[in-house]
Amino acid sequence: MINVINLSKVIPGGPKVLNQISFEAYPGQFIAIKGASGSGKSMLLKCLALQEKWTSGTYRFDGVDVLKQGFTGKMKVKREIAYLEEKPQLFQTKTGLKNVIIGSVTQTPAWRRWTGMMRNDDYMGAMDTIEKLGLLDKAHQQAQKMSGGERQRIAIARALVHGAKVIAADEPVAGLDPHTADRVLGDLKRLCQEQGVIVVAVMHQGDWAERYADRILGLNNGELVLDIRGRRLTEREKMML
Ligand SMILES: Nc1ncnc2c1ncn2[C@@H]1O[C@H](COP(=O)(O)OP(=O)(O)OP(=O)(O)O)[C@@H](O)[C@H]1O
Repeated sequence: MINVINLSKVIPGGPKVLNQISFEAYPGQFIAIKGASGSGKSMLLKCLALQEKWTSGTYRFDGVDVLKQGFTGKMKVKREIAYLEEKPQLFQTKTGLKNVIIGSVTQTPAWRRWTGMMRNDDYMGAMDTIEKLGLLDKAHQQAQKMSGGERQRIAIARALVHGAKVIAADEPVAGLDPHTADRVLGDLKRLCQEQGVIVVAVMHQGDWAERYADRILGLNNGELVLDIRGRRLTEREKMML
């Protein structure tokens, strides 16, 4: 479970971009974050994934007081909360399988990234996850030859194989055609339902949030102004974002 209490973020020498944000998230929830450009959506995700420092607030993850942890404790949390960028950073010349096994910069020690060494159980675990995401035919294809949707799903597989319990995804379907976007969001939804993963995704465009999320958090000017569960946004609520 995630518990965010009074998260504020001030850019040093700059503006306050998040102001006293509080919410909790339970295993299996798919949470969408909506808000106008500049409202703080990406910053909120980065703070959740410890990619940005919190200025103030309390962050509990499975009962652990995250901000009070030392370097090793924070690295453990970083492995469990995977941050997915809009355009996932993959090793272009490596295959889907190698990308999944090697992991991302925050999830894997540097020597494993550079040597690309695989153990047999790494291989089996990675192939299982790749199969679950319907990507078996891409396992041996170089990342640079994959479509945007395939790259997103390889990044999701990579996060899961490295122990992610939370996926913080920044506009995971931006730039994808509707069919591919459905595939990516359908995969994320299934991970919530079947494996109890928490997904927190910025989904500003279109009605994706309403179709896939159990809950919509609305940001306006760095403040949490909406927390809607199990229904669509009203026209008035849409106007607030
Ligand atoms: N490093 C930084 N230095 C100064 N201001 C920043 C920095 N990072 C973010 N901001 C500001 O913080 C605010 C929130 O940025 P953020 O990227 O979270 O917005 P967003 O809601 O994700 O926007 P968009 O939908 O356009 O991606 C913006 O006003 C942005 O200019």
